[in-house]
Amino acid sequence: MKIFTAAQIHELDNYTIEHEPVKSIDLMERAAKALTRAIMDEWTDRTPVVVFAGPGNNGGDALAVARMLAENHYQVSVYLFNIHDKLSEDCAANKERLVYAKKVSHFTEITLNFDPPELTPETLVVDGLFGSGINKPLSGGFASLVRYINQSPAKVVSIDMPSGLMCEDNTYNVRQNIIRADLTLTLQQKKLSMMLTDCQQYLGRLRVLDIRLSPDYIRDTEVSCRIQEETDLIPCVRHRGDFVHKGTMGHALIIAGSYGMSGAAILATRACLRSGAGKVTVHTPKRNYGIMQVAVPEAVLQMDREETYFSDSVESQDYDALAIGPGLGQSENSAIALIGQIRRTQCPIVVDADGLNMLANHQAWMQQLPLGIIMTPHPKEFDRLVGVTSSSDYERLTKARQLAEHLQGYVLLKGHYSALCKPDGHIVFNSTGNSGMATAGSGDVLTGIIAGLLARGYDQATACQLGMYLHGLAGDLAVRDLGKESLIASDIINYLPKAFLRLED
Ligand SMILES: NC(=O)C1=CN([C@@H]2O[C@H](COP(=O)(O)OP(=O)(O)OC[C@H]3O[C@@H](n4cnc5c(N)ncnc54)[C@H](O)[C@@H]3O)[C@@H](O)[C@H]2O)[C@@H](O)CC1
Ligand SMILES: [K+]
Repeated sequence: MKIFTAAQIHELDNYTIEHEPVKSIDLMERAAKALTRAIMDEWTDRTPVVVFAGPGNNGGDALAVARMLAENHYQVSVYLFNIHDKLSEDCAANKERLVYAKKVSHFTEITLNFDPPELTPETLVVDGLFGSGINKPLSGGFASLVRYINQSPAKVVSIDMPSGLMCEDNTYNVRQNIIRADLTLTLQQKKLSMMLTDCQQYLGRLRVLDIRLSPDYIRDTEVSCRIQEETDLIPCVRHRGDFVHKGTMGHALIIAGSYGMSGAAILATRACLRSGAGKVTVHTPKRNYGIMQVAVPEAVLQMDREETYFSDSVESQDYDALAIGPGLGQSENSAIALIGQIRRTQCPIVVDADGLNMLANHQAWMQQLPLGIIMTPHPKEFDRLVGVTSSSDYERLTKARQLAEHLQGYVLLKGHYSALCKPDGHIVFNSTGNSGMATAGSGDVLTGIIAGLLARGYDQATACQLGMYLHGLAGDLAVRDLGKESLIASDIINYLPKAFLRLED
C-alpha cells in the first residue's frame, strides 16, 4: 500500500471527482456509507450515539454518518461546530440534508458557547471534528472538547483520523489535544503517522475503508513511503534448484557473542541457518566453544584467540555475507577489530546491536562505512548512532532516511512497524509482527535472517524487506500457538520454516 502525503490525499480526492467522474457530495455519501456500515458492524442500534462534527469535510462525513445511523434507528445527537460561520460546501449540504431528514433526536450548531453533553460508558462518540485537512495543533475550545472526550468513559470512533493528529509530522503537536480513539476508520489509504509507534496510542484499532478513490491515480502517483504486503514479496522469493549443493547456497560469517552473551551468537546463527544459507561460520571468543558446539552443531566454529571478547578482524573473502554485532560487547579492542573487519570485508555487511553501539562511540568511523551497508538499530541504538535523542518517531524516521541517503546504505529502524530506509530516500514499512516479539534476542534473530538471505544471494534491499517480513510473520505464526506473553526469540526461529513455506506456496 502506498502512503500518500496530506497534499496527495487532497489531489487523489479531486482527481477522483474529476475523472471518475463523481460529484464531491456523492463521494462524501459513498464514504459515509462505508463508515456507517463499519460502525454498525461493531455497535448495535441500542447504542446512544453522539456525533461531533467540524466545519470541513471531515465534519461533512460525520453529518452524513449521523443521518444514516438515525435512518437505521440509532438514537443520534449531533453537535456541529461552526464558530467562524464558515462550513465547507459539502459540510453545509450535509447539514441541510440532516435537518431536512428530521431523523436525529438532537441537533445543535455551535457558533459561540457550548455545553458539552454527558458522555456515559454506553455512549459512542463519532469524532468528525478534523481529518486530513488539519494544519496546526488544536487549541482553544476544540482542545477543551478533545480533552473532555478523552477523559470521558465513552467509546470513540474517529472518522479518517483521530481529530488533532497530523497526517505526517506530530513532533510539535500538543499530545493531550489529540483524540484517543477506540477505533479509527481511515479512508482508502493509511497515513504516515499511523505507521509511527508514538502515534499508535491515538488510533485504537485501525481499519482502512475502501471508498473506490481513483485506482489510476493510486497506481501512477510516485510516493516515497509504502507498506509492504505479502503480494509484493512473493515474486521475490527464490526457489531452490534440484541440483544445488551447500557450496552454491551461500556462506555466511557471523561475528557475535562475548563472554556471557553467547546466546546472541546462538540465536543469530540458528536464524541464519534457518534462512537458507548453505553454510554458516561463527567467529566467537574461545570460551563460547562448548556451548556453541552443542547449541548449533550445524555451524562451523572459528574461535577468536581471546577467551572472552572479539579481538581481531578475520579474512572474509570466502564469505557471501557478514553479520556483526549481536552480543559482541563494547570493549575498545572489539571496537578496533570491528572497524578493521568492516574495512576489509568485500561482501554485504549487516551491523547490529553492539556493533552499532561501538560505531556510535566512534563517530568518525561512520564516514568509513562501505556503500550498501545495512544497519538494524532499535530506536535507542539509532539515537546513539546519530548522536541525538529524537523527540518524535517522525523526527527519528526523517533522520534515518537522511542517514541512509548520506551513507548510501540501508537503515532498518526497528519498531511497531519496522521501517527500511533505502539509499534513494524511499521508506518501506513492514506489516507483520506483534508485541509478543518485544523480547530479548528478537533483534539477533532478525540479523541472522538478513545475513542468511544475503548469503543466499538476495540483494541488500530484498534481504532487508523479505527479512523483516519473515521475521514478523514467524512471530505472528508463533503467537497463534503460544500467545504473546510467553513468546521468546527462539520461538521466532522455530516458526521461520512455516513463514518460508507460506511465502513459497
Ligand atoms: N480523502 C478523501 O478522498 C476524502 C475525504 N473526505 C473527508 O474530508 C476530510 C478532509 O476534509 P478537509 O480538507 O475539509 O479538512 P478537515 O475537515 O480535516 O478540516 C478542515 C477545516 O479545519 C480547519 N482547521 C485546520 N486545522 C485547524 C485547527 N488546528 N484548528 C481549527 N481549525 C482548523 C480548516 O481551516 C478547515 O476549515 C477527510 O479527513 C475525510 O474525512 C471524504 O469526504 C471523502 C473523500
Ligand atoms: K476525525
